[in-house]
Amino acid sequence: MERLPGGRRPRLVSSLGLGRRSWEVTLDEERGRLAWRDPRPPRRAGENCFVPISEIISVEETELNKKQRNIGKWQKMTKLHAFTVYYVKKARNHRWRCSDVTFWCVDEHLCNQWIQALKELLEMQKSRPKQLLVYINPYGGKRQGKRIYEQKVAPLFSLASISTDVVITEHANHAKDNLFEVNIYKYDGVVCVGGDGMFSEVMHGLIGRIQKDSGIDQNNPKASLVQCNIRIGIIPAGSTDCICYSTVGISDPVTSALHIIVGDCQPLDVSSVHHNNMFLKYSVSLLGYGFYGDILKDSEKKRWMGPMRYDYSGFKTFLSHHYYEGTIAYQPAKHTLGSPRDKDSCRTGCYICKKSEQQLAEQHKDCGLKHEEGEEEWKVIKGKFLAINAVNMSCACPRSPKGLSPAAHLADGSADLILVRKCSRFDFLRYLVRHTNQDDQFDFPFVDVYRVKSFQFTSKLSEDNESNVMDIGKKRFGQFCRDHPACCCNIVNSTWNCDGETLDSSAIEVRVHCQLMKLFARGIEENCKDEAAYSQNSAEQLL
Ligand SMILES: CCCCCCCCCCCCC/C=C/[C@@H](O)[C@H](CO)NC(=O)CCCCCCCCCCCCCCC
Ligand SMILES: Nc1ncnc2c1ncn2[C@@H]1O[C@H](COP(=O)(O)OP(=O)(O)OP(=O)(O)O)[C@@H](O)[C@H]1O
Ligand SMILES: [Ca+2]
Repeated sequence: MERLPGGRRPRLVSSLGLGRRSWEVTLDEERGRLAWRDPRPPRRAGENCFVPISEIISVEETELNKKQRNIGKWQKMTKLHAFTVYYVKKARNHRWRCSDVTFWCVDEHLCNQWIQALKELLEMQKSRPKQLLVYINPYGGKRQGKRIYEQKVAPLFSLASISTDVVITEHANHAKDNLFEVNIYKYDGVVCVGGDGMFSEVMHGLIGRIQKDSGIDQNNPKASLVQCNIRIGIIPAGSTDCICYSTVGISDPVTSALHIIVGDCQPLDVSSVHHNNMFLKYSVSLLGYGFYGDILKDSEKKRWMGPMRYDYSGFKTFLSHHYYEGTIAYQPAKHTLGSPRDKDSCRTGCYICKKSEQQLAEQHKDCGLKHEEGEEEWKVIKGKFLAINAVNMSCACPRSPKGLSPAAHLADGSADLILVRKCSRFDFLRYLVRHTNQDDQFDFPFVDVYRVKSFQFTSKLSEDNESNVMDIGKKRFGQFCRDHPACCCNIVNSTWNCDGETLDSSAIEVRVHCQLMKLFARGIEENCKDEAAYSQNSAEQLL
């Protein structure tokens, strides 16, 4: 299509067959959509349908089959030419499906003109990936990764003309190590088929590789890390799939594949975790000490149980009711407009994330002139905690649809630090139940929440060890409190759960890096059924 005078984008309007009827079909570049309507008056509701061009998957010339050829008088008179448009159809609960519509006409030239125009527009969608590197963990979740990819995802990638290099992992860290060896720069993205652990591997491989290639030392906790612009796509096939659920709104392989195909982009905050100037791990979802750390540690021995291991270990850990003593120091996230007690959540195109990014960029510019980040105020809290949870995102997942911090933002450069102090088993259960319902999880006297940009934790045990006060009683009585053998106070440390992986140190230093990486996702869309989806559904009812 050629440009119109005045720089206006052109429209292609034709009368094309759809089913047994003739429709007015418009390719409107100005409004970025393909629309079709029944031109016969009086108009019945739902007869205007459109698909945003950004949500068209592909277009193909089509041979009308026998069933489709039953389109009235035309079939007897002449040869028909047809093309099929494959597009994203939005269903309930953020689920996406691939739908299609076939238009026909008698004029071969007109049919080709339409195919050509649509293909040109798809070619102009520059954010769409053409070449992807795919890692499949065949043992994640219910061990369905390979089947899910082959049956549900690969056919969609091939429909969208995406070429792939597929690696089926043979051992843990295979994907991570591989990302340090391959030419990552020839790919438009990396896809991981598996759970949060698999995502974590790919993220470590990509971020680590970029820092290495840029000469950044990951062991320096104050280093300004280089942003990773190679997007990661997650095809959920794990046990929790929290990162996928929190960034797409559903854990569904087809939906995720379609977000990859249309080239969505969602920036994501990443926390770096250090111990004594030594890099340990990155985290994007939950960094949990106490309850979630203990569940993870126990559940690792029960991997053979599959996703059920978390319920088993969760129940056991709940009954053990251990709490841990320690000190937390944190720097409040003053740059962001939001608060963890907000009623509104992070949604597609989030204003708070955009504003926070700008604020941080300005602060960094001024940094040299004013004060270093490290000099900003630190707040210190000492106490006995059942759980310390730091989340970079809501951590919503099928078990907890609102997540551990429903108002946390995906890309605001902050994490929500949730401190659950020692309380009764009954109160802790009330808190856990609120992970699963609409009630306010922070509305308890024993729960505090802060929005932070960095924090440090030291357990009482390591503080004591550091000050060289060796309590022989602790050794003799093993893991139980010497003074109160039945009090659930645990003298050994808990373990940090870092996105589903255990950390070896309990004393850690954490810093949030605003939008360090990007996903093939768009955040969670507002729940209203939008116009496009409505029209598409009604179009299908008419056919
Ligand atoms: C009474 C019902 C309470 C139900 C509470 C359900 C809470 C579910 C919260 C899930 C939060 C997930 C946060 C994401 C963490 C991921 O980075 C990580 C890697 O995949 N997953 C886990 O660590 C895996 C963590 C899995 C945690 C499962 C916890 C299950 C707890 C069960 C407690 C039972 C108490 C029953 C008392 C009668
Ligand atoms: N071929 C393999 N054999 C054994 N382990 C693997 C293999 N490939 C990857 N892994 C490891 O398996 C771990 C768990 O995988 P994954 O995250 O896919 O599933 P999951 O643990 O069931 O799900 P979730 O992390 O959502 O709870 C990852 O940390 C990854 O390092
Ligand atoms: Ca965040």
